[in-house]
Amino acid sequence: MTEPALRAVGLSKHYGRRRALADCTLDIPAGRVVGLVGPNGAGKTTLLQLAAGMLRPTAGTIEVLGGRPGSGGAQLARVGFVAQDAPTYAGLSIADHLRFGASANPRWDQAAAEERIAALGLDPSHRAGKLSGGQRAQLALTLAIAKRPELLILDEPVASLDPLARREFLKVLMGFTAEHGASVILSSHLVSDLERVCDYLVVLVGSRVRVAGDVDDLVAGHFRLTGARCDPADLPAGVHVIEESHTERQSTFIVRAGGPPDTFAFTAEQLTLEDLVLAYMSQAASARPMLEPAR
Ligand SMILES: Nc1ncnc2c1ncn2[C@@H]1O[C@H](COP(=O)(O)OP(=O)(O)OP(=O)(O)O)[C@@H](O)[C@H]1O
Repeated sequence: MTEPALRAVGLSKHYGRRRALADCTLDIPAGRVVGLVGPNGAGKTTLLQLAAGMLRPTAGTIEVLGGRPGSGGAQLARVGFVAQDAPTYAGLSIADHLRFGASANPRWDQAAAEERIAALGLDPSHRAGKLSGGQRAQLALTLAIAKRPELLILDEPVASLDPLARREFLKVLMGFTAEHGASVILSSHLVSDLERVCDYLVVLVGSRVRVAGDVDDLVAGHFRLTGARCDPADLPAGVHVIEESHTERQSTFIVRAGGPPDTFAFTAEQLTLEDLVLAYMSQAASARPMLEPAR
């Protein structure tokens, strides 16, 4: 049986008295492109750094590809991580970075790395400290992909890329997963990008996982119900309200349900992924009780 890409049970992380992640339970299957989304300060970087073995949990457990994050060379070789600020060595050239990557990684793909640097129009003799922020991000992403990891963890990888570079990079990422059967977990605020490349989504708000699951299942299981003004208690059984809004005469509910709610009192529409994410974010803002993560 394939190990999950990431399994967390009751995972929490505190920085001193500040809670960054609370009681997070997740089971992310391998071979997927997973989008991690949530507002600023939600805990995304904390979760990704725990998965990369750069932080230790305060409570609970986390496993990545069946192993403890950061536990030895073999585990580290299986996981590629690009931090939010795309760290590189300012004094070293691009070619030096590639040489270093080759010496440190058993499955290093030098040809793919050189090809990508050329495709980006970067001069290998150029020092990393002289690159723009976006070029530095491209270098860090190239190094992570050339490592040929089984799981690639990317913290806001496209934030500093221009729209064309972003599209090109997401294409490279999809090619990488299709070709090597690798898993990818990436965080982003750009839900439209995630919608294009991700087949699994985790929404993290206020340190907690609000919802997680297959993108297709999530989209198929959420609806916007519109009808005459009423109370959530008037909705059919089996419907969980995520968000509600009311005018004098009309009520609109974003709900989670097993299928289109069986009622003549409302019109039901399916949501886009972006609507769904925004609904969970506003649910958290209004402190509605949390749903169990979808399986
Ligand atoms: N080193 C640290 N020391 C203290 N608090 C921290 C530290 N790193 C993060 N935090 C706090 O933990 C919480 C979660 O931060 P985190 O960086 O994981 O969020 P995020 O979802 O990645 O945010 P963003 O989208 O802004 O990057 C925030 O309240 C943040 O202030």
